[in-house]
Amino acid sequence: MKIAILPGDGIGPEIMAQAVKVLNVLGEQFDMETADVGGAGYAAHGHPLPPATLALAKSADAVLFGAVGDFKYDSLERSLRPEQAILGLRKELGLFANLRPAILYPELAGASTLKPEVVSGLDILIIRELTGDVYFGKPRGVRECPDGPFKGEREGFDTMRYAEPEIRRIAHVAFQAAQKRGKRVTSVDKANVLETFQFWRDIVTDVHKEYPDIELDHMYVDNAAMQLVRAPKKFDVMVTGNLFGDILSDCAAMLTGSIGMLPSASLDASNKGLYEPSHGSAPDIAGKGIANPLATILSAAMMLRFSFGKTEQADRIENAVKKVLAQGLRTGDIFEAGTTRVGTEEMGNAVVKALG
Ligand SMILES: NC(=O)C1=CN([C@@H]2O[C@H](COP(=O)(O)OP(=O)(O)OC[C@H]3O[C@@H](n4cnc5c(N)ncnc54)[C@H](O)[C@@H]3O)[C@@H](O)[C@H]2O)C=CC1
Ligand SMILES: CC(C)CC(=O)C(=O)O
Ligand SMILES: [Mg+2]
Repeated sequence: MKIAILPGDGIGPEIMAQAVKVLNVLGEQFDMETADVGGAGYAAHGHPLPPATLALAKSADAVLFGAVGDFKYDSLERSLRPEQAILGLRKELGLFANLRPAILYPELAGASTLKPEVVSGLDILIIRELTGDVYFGKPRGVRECPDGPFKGEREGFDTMRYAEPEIRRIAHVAFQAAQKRGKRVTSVDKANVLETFQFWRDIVTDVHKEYPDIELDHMYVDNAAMQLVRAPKKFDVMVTGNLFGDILSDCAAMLTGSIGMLPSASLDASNKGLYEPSHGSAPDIAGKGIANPLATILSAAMMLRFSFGKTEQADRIENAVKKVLAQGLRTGDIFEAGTTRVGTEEMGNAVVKALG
């Protein structure tokens, strides 16, 4: 079980240290190797995704990723910016299916931005297509505006596109995930405006014919954002494109109390995966020792479940997280009156202790 450990930037190394600590006490034989990525990769090797880091990620059975992003590199040309590392890894490893479970732990009902009765028992799965859409479409850039009222002025442009096989495979992932859960899929699109997403809707509808046991509905993304904060428990599995999924999953994170609670798995066709918290490098709190490490620790649990089939160990970690929350331990992002505020390291140590 070779794991590439890529801590990255900002709070990345702080939260990763806690997840590694948890993995180290499980009693399993993990072969963990650490490498620079993102701003750390650029600083040490002149590239956000150094060749040695990419080679390690490819040779490993799974990748555990922290976060990348550092504002001091914002003026670099796009290909050298830290964020290119995670986009590059997703593309190079073929990680097209991003699973982001938004689960509310009962102890955090008060930390959710919604009323307890609206979120209690929340358990939804957002499936975000991860290697297509406007994040990867070409052409893109800045050019002279070819027509319209701003003809001749500069314009920025990107290309939104999805190939049929890309939609088919993510639709299959969603329907198969729903078969193991509540048997409902909501496909989120903007078919009323965008050609790409009318096509998306047509293809998802076609794939659905193979899954008569699953209920499918379609929803425009603006309404989906509203329904997520109005009545989130109406959703079971939500499947959508890269851009909409990025935004909706951050939104769903707050239903669970904090973005620091949302883990993720990014999988290829054979369930080889990269596991990372859904949040970024949080430069505003980096170095302060206050970041919530639970999304990363829960991502490690997803890794054990999906990449290594270690269901019992994954359950052990998830139960340990439940236990520390029941003990009242909270990092600042989920703190409320009557609970005990702890730092990143204390939270990691508490999870280790709670493993039993
Ligand atoms: N997969 C990745 O590596 C991602 C990288 N980014 C990058 O991260 C950098 C910062 O981006 P932002 O838009 O600020 O998003 P962010 O997710 O890093 O932070 C948003 C807010 O949430 C808080 N937060 C995030 N994670 C937290 C945690 N574990 N515990 C407590 N609070 C937490 C931050 O303090 C901040 O106030 C940028 O360079 C961005 O491009 C953003 C998202 C994902
Ligand atoms: C660099 C970004 C595309 C990362 C992000 O926001 C995400 O994966 O949620
Ligand atoms: Mg995001």
